[in-house]
Amino acid sequence: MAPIPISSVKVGHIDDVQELRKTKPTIIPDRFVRDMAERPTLAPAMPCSSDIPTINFSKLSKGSKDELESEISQLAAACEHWGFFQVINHGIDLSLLESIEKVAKDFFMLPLEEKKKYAMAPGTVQGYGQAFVLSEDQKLDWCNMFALGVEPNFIRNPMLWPTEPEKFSGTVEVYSKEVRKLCQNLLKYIAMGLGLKGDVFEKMFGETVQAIRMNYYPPCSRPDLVLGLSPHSDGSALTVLQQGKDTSVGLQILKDDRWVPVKPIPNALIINIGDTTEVLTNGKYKSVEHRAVTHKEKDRLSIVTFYAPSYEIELGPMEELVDENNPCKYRRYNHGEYSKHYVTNKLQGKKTLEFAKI
Ligand SMILES: COC(=O)C(/C=C/C1=C(C)CCCC1(C)C)=C/O[C@H]1C=C(C)C(=O)O1
Ligand SMILES: O=C(O)CCC(=O)C(=O)O
Ligand SMILES: [Fe+2]
Repeated sequence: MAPIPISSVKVGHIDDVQELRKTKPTIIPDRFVRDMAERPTLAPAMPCSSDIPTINFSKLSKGSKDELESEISQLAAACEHWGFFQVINHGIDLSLLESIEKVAKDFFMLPLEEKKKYAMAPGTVQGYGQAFVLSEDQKLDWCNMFALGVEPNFIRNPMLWPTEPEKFSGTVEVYSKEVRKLCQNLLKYIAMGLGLKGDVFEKMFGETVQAIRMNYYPPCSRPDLVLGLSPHSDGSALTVLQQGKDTSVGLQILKDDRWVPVKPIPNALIINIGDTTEVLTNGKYKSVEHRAVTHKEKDRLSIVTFYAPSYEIELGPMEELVDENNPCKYRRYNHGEYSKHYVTNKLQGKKTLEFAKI
């Protein structure tokens, strides 16, 4: 997927938020201050009541027949009513979750000059910086990102894989393989929950695309004025999100027109349905808008994997999910075209998905 020409993207000066934070500004630069309507409602101090569903992966992978059936229906309900769920007992070594968190944190703590060696070029989404900034007047997120294309090999830019921290690249490789297996398995159970053959997505997706993005949100003296990450839905089929162990609550999802904070479960992984699954299921499973907010004193780290079909495939709603009561809501398109459309537009709720709507 060719990036859009760098010369045509004028993004203006983008402050690095970690460097900004070092100066402890009492006045937040205007480019980070959101318009009134966009300003966040911050997570209440008390735990929230409406938590997203929890799926016990071990009941899917090694449960009895009854456990498997019951967990598949819970998974189906989570996909249909929430689009977000937390997976416990996912089978990925906790030491690997710790290692990826450590290398990610160590990377963000490197001096700016070192991180700039891997700078994200304007109009592209890989490397260190702020993605999805496409104009000089666009508001900025209170976040530093580091993103890498992982699979297939041709989406990789080897120049962007850091040599420091020493274990960074090796850990990303091992972690990505494990997360990939989890995505493949979850898609199998999602297919079964839809009454389809378990291998339907695997067969359809071809050479799948996988990318990793690390988001670091430093504390912000005015969390009421800024957003850590703009509201968006993910373009992927599935997204896997790991939150740093001791990091503050920050992820919010839009549920029934209200922003609901996601309370992390230690060692769980958060999964969300992406735009691609919304299209394939003809809207039965929707990609849900989400955003990140910041905290006055605490920083936050998230490690996000996007798992998607090959750029080569053409997709649209699966025929089993279209009938006279559920007329076809999306057109057929090439997934590479959608990826290009996704990464060349700013994050703006579910606007990107209009590309596919009939
Ligand atoms: C919020 O979403 C993203 O940052 C994102 C970016 C993904 C990518 C990279 C970081 C590197 C190269 C490829 C890719 C575009 C996957 C979301 O990815 C979604 C969007 C589409 C479309 C998709 O396939 O994954
Ligand atoms: O940091 C978070 O919790 C949200 C990250 C996210 O939504 C993304 O990277 O797409
Ligand atoms: Fe996201």
